[in-house]
Amino acid sequence: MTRIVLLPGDGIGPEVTEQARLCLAYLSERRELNLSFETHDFGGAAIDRHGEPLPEATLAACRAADGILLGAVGGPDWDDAPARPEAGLLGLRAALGLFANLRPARVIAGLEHLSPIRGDLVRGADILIVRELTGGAYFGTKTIDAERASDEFAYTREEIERVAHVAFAAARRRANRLTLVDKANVLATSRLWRQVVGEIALGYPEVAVEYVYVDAAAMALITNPRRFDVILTENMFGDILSDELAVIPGSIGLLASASTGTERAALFEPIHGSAPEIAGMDVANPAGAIASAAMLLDHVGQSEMAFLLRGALDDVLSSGTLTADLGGGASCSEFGEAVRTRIDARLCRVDAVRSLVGVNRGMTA
Ligand SMILES: NC(=O)C1=CN([C@@H]2O[C@H](COP(=O)(O)OP(=O)(O)OC[C@H]3O[C@@H](n4cnc5c(N)ncnc54)[C@H](O)[C@@H]3O)[C@@H](O)[C@H]2O)C=CC1
Ligand SMILES: CC(C)CC(=O)C(=O)O
Ligand SMILES: [Mg+2]
Repeated sequence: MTRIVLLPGDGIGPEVTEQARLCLAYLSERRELNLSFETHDFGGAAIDRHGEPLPEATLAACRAADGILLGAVGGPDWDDAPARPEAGLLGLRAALGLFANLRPARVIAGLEHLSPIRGDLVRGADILIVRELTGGAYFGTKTIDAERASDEFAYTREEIERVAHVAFAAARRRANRLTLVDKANVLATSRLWRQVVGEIALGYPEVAVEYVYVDAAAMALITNPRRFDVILTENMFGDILSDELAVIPGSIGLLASASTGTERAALFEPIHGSAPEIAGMDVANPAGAIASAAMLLDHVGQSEMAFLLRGALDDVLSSGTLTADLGGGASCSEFGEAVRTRIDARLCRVDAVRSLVGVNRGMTA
């Protein structure tokens, strides 16, 4: 039994997570994957029910899970809560030691027009941001009074080393190019990042490394996206750049992520937030959540099913079934249903090929 914990959270989180769950459940049923699902309160929904965004029972379930599928947290309902929903998300990432956050984006051939950027610029773009997820300004000591506020922005060598190895290993599986994005002309932390990454690069001689300041990288990402393969960067820069990354394929609703780290549990979530202004309307794009479910399948050793799910997702997008963020008229649930129809078609094709191969084997035996 593969134990999957669902944390739908707030806003559009429950809607997109449900479509991803239905895809996983459909695959599980058709191919006897033996996936089990349990849902837990998290974020604003957990504040409402338990008075805190990350209840102990939720954390315990996550620790015991093979994979966690999260929607999104936050929204105006909790702006004045003593502990914001977002604190639960950071708390979960820290508690599970999820220091590496992988955010891929790829432009599907023939779908360049979905990007607001010129088609000739985005054609063939395929980028992975590896974002450090448990350090930097989001986790540093904070102070605030009426006159002054501060957020400590610190990194240790060990924090940089472990995520750098993840990024170099990913580059090795991809196009062997890694860009460290930093602000080493003004930040001490960035200078340490450059030093440590330069040392680690010696162990990956096949990977070409370049260093780009974050301001220049923000421009190059949308003016020359093919320049990049793997982007390695610290927490806040990675957060900001990955929303920008979503513009390349066309919408933040498309992007998935996987967070892994020191413990067994790994977390999968679309990169977007809770989009409260469209919550409950069945119009959100569930593609990022479904693609996150595919990353979860990879994590639990179901790579063939992950490949099939990604293929089904690409089929639906290529067929012109699009949600409103991409200029289409499909609802969130219609899009999810279309993905399941394509899963079915792909499974039938696999079965047909297998039985043909079986027949041919029988004939030659
Ligand atoms: N991982 C998480 O749980 C995250 C939570 N948040 C929280 O979410 C709330 C809203 O934050 P925003 O800054 O507005 O970011 P957001 O990502 O929720 O929304 C930004 C824009 O993208 C659109 N959008 C986002 N996801 C979409 C989808 N799947 N389909 C179609 N359109 C989509 C929204 O409608 C909005 O126009 C805040 O409380 C924020 O703290 C923000 C980012 C990540
Ligand atoms: C609470 C935020 C750090 C969440 C976010 O924007 C993200 O992880 O992308
Ligand atoms: Mg973000």
